[in-house]
Amino acid sequence: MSVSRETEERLACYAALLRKWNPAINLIASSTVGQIESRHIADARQLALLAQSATGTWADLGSGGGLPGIVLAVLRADLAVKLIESDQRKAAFLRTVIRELSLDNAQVINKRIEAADRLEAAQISARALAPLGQLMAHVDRHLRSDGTAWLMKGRNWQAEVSEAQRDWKFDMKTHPSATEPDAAILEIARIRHA
Ligand SMILES: C[S@@+](CC[C@H](N)C(=O)[O-])C[C@H]1O[C@@H](n2cnc3c(N)ncnc32)[C@H](O)[C@@H]1O
Repeated sequence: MSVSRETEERLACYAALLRKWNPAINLIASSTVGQIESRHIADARQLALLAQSATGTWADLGSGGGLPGIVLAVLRADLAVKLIESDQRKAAFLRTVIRELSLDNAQVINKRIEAADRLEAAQISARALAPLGQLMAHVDRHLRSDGTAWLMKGRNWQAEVSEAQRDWKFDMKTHPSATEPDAAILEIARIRHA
């Protein structure tokens, strides 16, 4: 995805804020601070590329330091991005990023996913939040019936899918991760109880 110089500058500003705040509130594993651009931001950029047809509201569940939600909001000014994050200090960080980057299309919801008002989002993302079986209940609460969930999973994703299929039915396409061998992005729709 080719982006403007202004967009690259905003992503660089976001990376700088992650570096500045990480020692105090542990937004990303300290061992990966040297890989903010090559791993964390790149991970979110590949999602934006896959989800090019996204429109309307995008909810990022358990957004933490804003991955992938903040990057999506920077790359896609046309989307309304809702960042659900229960931790107050991380929510304060996200508000700071939104202010510093003038991200008019992003909003923080400082609540637990299971307590937040239903969002009826057209798209949902989640990265490093919970096993797929648990994620399904979160997604089911906030996704529109015709919406798509983009779930970023590690190398154990196949076992998670098998476990989730005991309780849930869903349509799924898988996309190999460009940043981590054996990891995958699961594109999931038509979620219903098994
Ligand atoms: C491991 S972090 C991942 C953060 C980010 N998505 C990333 O990839 O870097 C999980 C985040 O989800 C938040 N979280 C966990 N359970 C939650 C819940 N039920 N409701 C809202 N936030 C939750 C935690 O506070 C934490 O910031």
